[in-house]
Amino acid sequence: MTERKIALLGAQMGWGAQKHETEWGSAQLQAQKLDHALRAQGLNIQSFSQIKALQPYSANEPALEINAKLKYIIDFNERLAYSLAQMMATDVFPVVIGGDHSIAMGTWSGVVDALDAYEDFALIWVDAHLDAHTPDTSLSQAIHGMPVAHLLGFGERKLAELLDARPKIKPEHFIYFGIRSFEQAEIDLVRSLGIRIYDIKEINAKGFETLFKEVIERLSKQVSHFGLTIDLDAFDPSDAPGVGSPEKNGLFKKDVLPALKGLAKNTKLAAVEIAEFNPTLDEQNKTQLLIHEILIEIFK
Ligand SMILES: NC(=[NH2+])NCCC[C@H](N)C(=O)O
Ligand SMILES: [Mn+2]
Repeated sequence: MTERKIALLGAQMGWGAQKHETEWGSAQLQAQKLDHALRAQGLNIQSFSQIKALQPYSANEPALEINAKLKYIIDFNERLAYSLAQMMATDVFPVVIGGDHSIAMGTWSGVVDALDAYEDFALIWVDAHLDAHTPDTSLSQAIHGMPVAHLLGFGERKLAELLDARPKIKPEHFIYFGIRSFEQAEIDLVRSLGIRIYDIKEINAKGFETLFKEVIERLSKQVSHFGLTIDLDAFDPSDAPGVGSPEKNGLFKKDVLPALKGLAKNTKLAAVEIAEFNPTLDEQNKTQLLIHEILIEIFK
């Protein structure tokens, strides 16, 4: 068990997803006492707080225009980034639970800025999707399909320049796991930057745990801090049905959980994020249970 003091932060954002109910994911986890359950298993959970959107989602109201969503997402990510920076200054380990994956811009901007690790931070991105669109290339205009491009410094300036005008992560410090769905413009950007992708095919051939451990070992030599963000849709829908953009042939928790075991003992791990839980789509609480299991493995 790690000694780390953990702060859970619910990021109640759904405007970035096509199904906005991801906004309700972290509130559901708090209502079901995720913090108590983790504490009962020995984790040192200090707090469970929530950040809310300026305007909450309501199914009864008309759909928002992209510019209105953008406004709420920019505001949210600015506050999220500040919260992360503040948490890190008080020496707690942040675990951000979404919320759609647009929250990654605020989370990792806050972490990189707090550590002043601009050239020196690696991010492991576990996802079915590349999330590397900009507003100019996205067909769906869903902003949760865009956080990677913005963390690398592309796209809408207010999102790319959260807390600081510099790009937050260098392409050589960015690693994908689990990818199996993308559009041409995003793969073109990712390839042009030389970003390493461990897609589902390579993972199935070599094993998630082997590849993941190799990556952690390599990154630990290259940078002084790294982060882990898990989009739950990286998992096979049979393990994580409660997501808004499911993709077949995903990762299985029986392969991923062992690889995460004890990860928080690595002192270079700066924060963890778990995104895209949509409680209205969960079946038999499988996705909720998976979130619990992921955190237990990482911190035990
Ligand atoms: N975080 C996510 N679930 N992203 C899904 C993105 C799907 C698709 N590539 C899009 O941009 O619309
Ligand atoms: Mn994602």
